[in-house]
Amino acid sequence: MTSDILLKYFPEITPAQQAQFGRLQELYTLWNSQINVISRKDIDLLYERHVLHSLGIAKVMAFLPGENVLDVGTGGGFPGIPLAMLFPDTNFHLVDSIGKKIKVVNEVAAALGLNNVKATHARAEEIKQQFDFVVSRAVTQLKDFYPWVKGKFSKKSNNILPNGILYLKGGDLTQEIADAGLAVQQYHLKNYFEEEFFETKQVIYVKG
Ligand SMILES: C[S@@+](CC[C@H](N)C(=O)[O-])C[C@H]1O[C@@H](n2cnc3c(N)ncnc32)[C@H](O)[C@@H]1O
Repeated sequence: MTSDILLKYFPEITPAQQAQFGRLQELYTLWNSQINVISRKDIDLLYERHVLHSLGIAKVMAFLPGENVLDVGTGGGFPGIPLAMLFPDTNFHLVDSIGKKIKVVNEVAAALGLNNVKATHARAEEIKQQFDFVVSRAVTQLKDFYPWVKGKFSKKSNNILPNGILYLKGGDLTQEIADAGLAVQQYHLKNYFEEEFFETKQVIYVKG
């Protein structure tokens, strides 16, 4: 599979961005062989299951130039790296509590020349900055996640939704949402992407 699937859903991607996205397969194949950040069976499906999935957040929210976005538990850089590539004028701070994963993020960002990415080896709870949005995928249940990031949102909102969390989730979320006791907006990725992988995938929005 090639990065062409991205153009199918994001035709506005420039040739320079397209070339940058095209390099991800080689970079992640190299780094994943040393430090496991993507399930090995998934590496051939990188563009669908990791890159396009990350960009699902962009179908809900177009980040603005100068906005600050925190990616909590980024692992090897998902969803933060693909979003930083799509929104080069937005600042992305990627954090993970495992240092070697942050090494992969730094290596990939440096190889791609992404100067809007900062990566920190830290627990989300330790980050003191303020952000417009927090993004995440596959880290923990919403009821545990929300307290980590509560209080990290800038007071002034400038985008189409107030500052808040955009979390990639899959499966039946009824119980998880009830347990969190939060007002949640759900966006189904099957409404944007036709591949079967997205059938049960959602972006969940929670106001900060
Ligand atoms: C299943 S991985 C998902 C990685 C990435 N978001 C993805 O979807 O490919 C979960 C990651 O969350 C990180 N993590 C868990 N709790 C964390 C915390 N409190 N602060 C920062 N990172 C955390 C773990 O180290 C791990 O890399």
